[in-house]
Amino acid sequence: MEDGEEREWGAKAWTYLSSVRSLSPLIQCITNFVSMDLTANTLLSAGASPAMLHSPNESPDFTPQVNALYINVGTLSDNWLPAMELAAQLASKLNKPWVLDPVAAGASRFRLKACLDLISLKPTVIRGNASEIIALAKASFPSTKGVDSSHDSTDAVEAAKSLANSSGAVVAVSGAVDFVTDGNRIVGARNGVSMMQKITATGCAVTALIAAFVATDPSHAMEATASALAVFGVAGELGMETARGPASLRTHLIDSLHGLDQTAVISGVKITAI
Ligand SMILES: Nc1ncnc2c1ncn2[C@@H]1O[C@H](COP(=O)(O)OP(=O)(O)OP(=O)(O)O)[C@@H](O)[C@H]1O
Ligand SMILES: Cc1ncsc1CCO
Ligand SMILES: [Mg+2]
Repeated sequence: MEDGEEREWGAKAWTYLSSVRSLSPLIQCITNFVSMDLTANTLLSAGASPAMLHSPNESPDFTPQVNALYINVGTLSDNWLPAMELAAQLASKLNKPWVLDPVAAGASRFRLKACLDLISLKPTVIRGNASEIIALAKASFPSTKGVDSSHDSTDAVEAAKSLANSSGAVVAVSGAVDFVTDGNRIVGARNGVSMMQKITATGCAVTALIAAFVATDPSHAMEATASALAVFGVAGELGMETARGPASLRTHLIDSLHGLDQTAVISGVKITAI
């Protein structure tokens, strides 16, 4: 039974990746300085079209043209926050999917409030690590060590459900198992390798990939989100076969994502309902 369910999800994930490759959705990324390169390369290798445009002077012209918006607060500063809010407001008004990565949400009062204010602008998906999702669900400071998680993803499943219910967003928690919930259903993706935590911004990059998958099918954000997480994990597993450490895994992961074929996706994706 589980095998049949996994293969069904594998076929779904392949359909999403194929759509990203054929439609090449345009993704506006307002993201942190650390992640810009990996994020743009991840989107390109998956077949999407990244654009790192963040000025509030440009968003009124540019956001209406994009297929999805990605906002990441990783290196948040005072003047970037209004730019993020403006782009999120535009996306919401134009009914375009937008995805939030609440990096280090519980590390400062400024950051926590910024994330909660952005969440009030109705993201389609929120993807964080376990500590970030717990911080947001409790709206509590201080609750994280920094950008890395000090919790396992299983610790954050209830927090994810509660955040999904209060925000209306699909919520994803990454970790050894990536959990995705709409507040009602929960699925788990068991792909990836632990070495991915040793490459900075893999979380940021997979959130951008979620935006690309959701862009191809905005009305099924939960399915698109789980598929993006699993596909990125499969690329990590294949990349690890030839990597010698985090630096070469970063390269091999991008190569694997670019080269994924139908067999690798259908047989590699490990998504099941929880
Ligand atoms: N123990 C693990 N085993 C397998 N895959 C993992 C493990 N931990 C994380 N991953 C994968 O690594 C990627 C990044 O997840 P992680 O939870 O480290 O994000 P993050 O903390 O937000 O990262 P960053 O802030 O550096 O971008 C995801 O694709 C996730 O599935
Ligand atoms: C290390 C780091 N610091 C702020 S953002 C970022 C990238 C991983 O989230
Ligand atoms: Mg992160």
